[in-house]
Amino acid sequence: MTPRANSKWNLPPGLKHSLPFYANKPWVKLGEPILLFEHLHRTYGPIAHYRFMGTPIVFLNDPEYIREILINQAPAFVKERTVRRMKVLLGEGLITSDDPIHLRQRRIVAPAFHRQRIAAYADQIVSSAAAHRDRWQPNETIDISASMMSLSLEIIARTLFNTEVTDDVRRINEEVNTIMDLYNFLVVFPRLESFLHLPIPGVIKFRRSRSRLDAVVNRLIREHRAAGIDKGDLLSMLIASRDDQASLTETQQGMSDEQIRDEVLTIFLAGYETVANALTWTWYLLSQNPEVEAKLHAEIDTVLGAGTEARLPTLADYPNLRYTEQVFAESMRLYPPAWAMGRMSTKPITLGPYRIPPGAHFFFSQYIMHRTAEYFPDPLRFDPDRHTPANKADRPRFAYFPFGGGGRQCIGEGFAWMEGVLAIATIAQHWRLRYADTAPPGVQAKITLRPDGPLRMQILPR
Ligand code: HEM
Repeated sequence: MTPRANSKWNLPPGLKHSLPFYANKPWVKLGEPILLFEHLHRTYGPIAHYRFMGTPIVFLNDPEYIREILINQAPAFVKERTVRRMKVLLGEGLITSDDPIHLRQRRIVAPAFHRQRIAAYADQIVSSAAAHRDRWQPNETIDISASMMSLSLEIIARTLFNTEVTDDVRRINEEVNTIMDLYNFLVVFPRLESFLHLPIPGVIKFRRSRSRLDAVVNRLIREHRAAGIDKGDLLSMLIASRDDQASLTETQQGMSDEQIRDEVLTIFLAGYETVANALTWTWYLLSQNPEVEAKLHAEIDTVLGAGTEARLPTLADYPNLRYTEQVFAESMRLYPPAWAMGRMSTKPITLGPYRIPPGAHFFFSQYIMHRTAEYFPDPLRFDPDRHTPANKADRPRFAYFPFGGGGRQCIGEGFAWMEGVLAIATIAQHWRLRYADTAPPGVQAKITLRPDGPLRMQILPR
């Protein structure tokens, strides 16, 4: 459906013409959507709109409007088009599916992410982080972004499949990366599914990559099923999980292999690069803020002991690493790995005085909200004390939302906090990292917010 403006609708202020009309403006650049969102926010305030190919697109930077979309009026929305098109890779997994499929899947998958279950992964996180840090040499310069990717790949391999980074995991990683690189090309097809059999070079590459990926993941699922035991990993949990709210007439309510495949790939994609980027930006920000770094070291030394007395963190230390958690939170404020989210309306939507038609797209950006001075005074200052319980209570819920919110809130949030805090503590216990270049790193807003090239840091002993 292509909604048209008429008297029934009252769209927020915004661009008079369709977006391509502004193609030569400095705030319209292919691959740099943050520039456009910043322009809309600066020019029109907390709610603005523009049109692209006839579709109204609303950009919001107001915590109450975001609450309307993610919670109060959530049933009137589905995921926006570019996420829906990821179904070609992720099928009906948690990120891409809509209700009622999503609701059922969420119920089935949730136990795998319960607090007690993920607590079991603490030791694996620490031992992976310790192995990484122990490979570093004093004074060497490394690309911290590559190193954090390797660390979180190892952690997801161990927690999802109970395996080291084997050739299988490397293959999954390579094929997912190939497909994500093709993604910008693939999303331009309006009905992508009907093009997938055509002999177009990018599409052929996609098809080959996807079938190699499926072969590895399906084999891992078969092997896990055949073993018939709970290996303690997420995949075992997904295989064993049942929908306890299903009626007895429905089939035995576990997931089919296809559904498990979709969830495995979804968790792999959602849970690895996000954490790696959050950690990468944390090291950069610490290197720029020595007084925060000193406070972090003081907490780590108090909790884990210093010098020859120092020991590795365990799950029991996690609740005592409060400042470390605030550092991680503040890093995700300035560099939120999920930098924007979107929804599409399936019904007419009322937001304040505005009335917006079905089929409109709605975007909001953690990157922009988290840098809004109204909620974060002196927004570019790196200040972990913004995340003390008292300071958090002073802000609206959706002024800070690195993990989204409502029924689609990140299911891996608890996992991500634990991974971030324990990895920071393990590494900062030994090393101080110094930024090795002078120009600040550029930012690339892809699916996650990454540095736009290698981020070189020098490793100094503490
Ligand atoms: C710092 C790390 C992470 C960040 C910033 C992050 C962010 C997010 C956000 C913003 C969403 C909501 C998207 C939306 O509503 O459109 C989401 C959903 C999701 N995340 Fe995360 N995530 C992180 C780590 C993880 C981890 C470690 C896992 C799993 C191991 C994970 C699995 C998922 C899944 C499965 C969903 C879809 C949930 C649903 O719709 O029911 N994420 N994440």
